[in-house]
Amino acid sequence: MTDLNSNKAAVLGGGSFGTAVANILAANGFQVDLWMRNEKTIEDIKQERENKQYLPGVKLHDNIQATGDLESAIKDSQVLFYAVPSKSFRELVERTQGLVVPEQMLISTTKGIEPEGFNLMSDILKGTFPSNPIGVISGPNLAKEIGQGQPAATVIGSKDKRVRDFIQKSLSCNFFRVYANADMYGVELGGALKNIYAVITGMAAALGFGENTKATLITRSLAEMSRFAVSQGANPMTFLGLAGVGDLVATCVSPLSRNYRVGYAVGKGETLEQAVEALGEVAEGVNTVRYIYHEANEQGIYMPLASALYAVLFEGAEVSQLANSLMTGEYNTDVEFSLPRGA
Ligand SMILES: NC(=O)C1=CN([C@@H]2O[C@H](COP(=O)(O)OP(=O)(O)OC[C@H]3O[C@@H](n4cnc5c(N)ncnc54)[C@H](O)[C@@H]3O)[C@@H](O)[C@H]2O)C=CC1
Ligand SMILES: O=C(CO)COP(=O)(O)O
Repeated sequence: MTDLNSNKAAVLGGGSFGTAVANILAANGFQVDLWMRNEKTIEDIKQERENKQYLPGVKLHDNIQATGDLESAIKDSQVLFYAVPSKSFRELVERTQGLVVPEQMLISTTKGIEPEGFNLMSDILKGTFPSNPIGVISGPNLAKEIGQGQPAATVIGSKDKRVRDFIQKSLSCNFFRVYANADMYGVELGGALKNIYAVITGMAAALGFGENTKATLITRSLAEMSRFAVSQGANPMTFLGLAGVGDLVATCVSPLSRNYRVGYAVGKGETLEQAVEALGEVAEGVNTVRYIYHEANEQGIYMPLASALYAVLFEGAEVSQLANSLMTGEYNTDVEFSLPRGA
């Protein structure tokens, strides 16, 4: 028998963000099963009460149990957070099939896209669990800062008010605030797309550009990502919020961002392979730009920055060409939702 009144929650994925989310839930009174596949990390967490590999220096709350038992982690949990990189997301969702019951809330924390079929993570959840309440969280949420208890906020994107209310209650605390949005797709696309532009701003920093350049890049990035998202059915207003501007700014200015770091390293002359290898964690933007580039070309969506990044990462173009793409594109309007392009 399943008992969903038990104040139990599961976080599936023991990386930096999953661990940070688990710590908040635990401090808010949930018994949290933090599921991960690596037995050694599980043992280390049990003994040291710290995820030394992914979130070093952050003491884990006593209410967290690290486990490799997926079935027991899911059983009786009111809510499941799927917190693995996008390339592993479907595999994990499929492993949870047969263990999840229809009342359990399923939340993605993942900021990426699945190439085949161009699915977002919520599409994968919906396709696999059509009866479950589903949501995504996204926002300026650098895991290390959250682990340290620095004030920050996120967005719960869900069409289901029960999910929005539940997550606002469960994840809010004195340093973390949760805002609600019903435009789940927009919230999710904001999180996935901004990674592309964090790679670009990392490159711009490596090239030594100043604040005017960075501000121009970030603002035109917002124009480009919202143009793409709106073409997919998202609400442009979502991009004014934390999952749009908020996350874009945090990721594009912070050396804590893995995407920014990859861009910086390539800007300093490393190959993409060297930069990714040295990182040792996921930088979703590297794959996201690949998928977006092809999708935008197919659909005829104008994305000069993403196209320039694609050329640098995969076609051998010089990093300096990024500046060209910013300066030599077609004449455009500033805010196209106020004055349409070409008007
Ligand atoms: N780290 C951050 O600051 C934030 C990350 N995110 C997003 O959360 C997602 C996860 O990122 P992080 O936790 O940062 O990643 P990470 O690189 O820190 O860790 C990834 C974790 O997933 C596990 N994993 C990978 N494939 C797996 C599989 N097939 N089965 C089980 N576990 C698997 C790894 O063992 C590792 O524990 C990404 O999409 C990222 O964009 C979202 C907000 C903030
Ligand atoms: O999404 C993030 C912050 O909101 C984390 O960014 P990175 O994946 O680039 O580290």
